[in-house]
Amino acid sequence: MAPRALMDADPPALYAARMSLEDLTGRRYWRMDGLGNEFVIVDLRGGARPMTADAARTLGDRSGAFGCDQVITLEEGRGLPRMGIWNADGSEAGACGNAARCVAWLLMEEDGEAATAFASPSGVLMAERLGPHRIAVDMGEPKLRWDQIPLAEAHEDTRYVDVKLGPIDKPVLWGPSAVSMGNPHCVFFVEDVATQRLDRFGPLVEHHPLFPEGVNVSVAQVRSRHDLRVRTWERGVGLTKACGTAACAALVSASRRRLTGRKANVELDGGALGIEWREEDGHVIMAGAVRLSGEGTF
Ligand SMILES: N[C@H](CCC[C@H](N)C(=O)O)C(=O)O
Repeated sequence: MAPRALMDADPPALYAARMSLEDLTGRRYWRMDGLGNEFVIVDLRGGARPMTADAARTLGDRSGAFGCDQVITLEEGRGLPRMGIWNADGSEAGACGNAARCVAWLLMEEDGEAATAFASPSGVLMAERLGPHRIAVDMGEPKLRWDQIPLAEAHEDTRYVDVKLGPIDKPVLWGPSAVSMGNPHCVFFVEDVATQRLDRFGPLVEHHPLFPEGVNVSVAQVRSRHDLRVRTWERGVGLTKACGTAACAALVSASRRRLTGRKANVELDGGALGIEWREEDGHVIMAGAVRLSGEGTF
């Protein structure tokens, strides 16, 4: 439809102007992962139509030609490149730690710099290169108030929120911590993550009424004051091999409960991240690997 005609069109025709997969023809993409958390990164810089939930769902579909945990878009922002985050179910997310490292790596590969900055739904992220495939990203400050996570009702102490799993009179898990890293997280502290049926209770908590925007659900095992083991059921995806913002949320939650210090190695199914909740500015710094497994043009 010619632009002029589009301008005169009524609203439905304007909606039709949004992204469809055909619009991706000729666009560059990269297949990357952060510790097995898999992404398709689509280059929409240079005047492409914005991504849509349908296009993201199709691209993310594991039965299709691509298949990934999140579709990540690289767009032109105001002065900085901008990263968009779409879960495999087509829902948009406010933060994605593993993908932030991958986007930072791509931008630094492009301009040959050892540091970069880019916009994301939760603000501007600064990143630096620690090695050929190792990146550190400043994920900003965690949000700790109940209305920032958000929770559906007031909780003065978000270190322990009112979620119980199992029989009413004998819950098996209860009182997770809640944190936002730009996306909502709840973290249950357990003796052994390997014995937890996260595949069973993850979706129950993800859609629990206490979390009006849904929530990413993690179990965390404190192995020492500077060593955590974390597994995550991701909102909009399900079990993933790694979740960067969950690693941040788990360290912040463990530190708030005095179970660890402010810096720890966080081991996920797909590998380990170094997480520090910096004393001087309250920012969370996440360091870890990135991997490029393919690239091409749609
Ligand atoms: N599923 C998350 C987004 C991706 C987070 C994860 N892949 C990461 O590395 O932080 C959400 O809906 O908030």
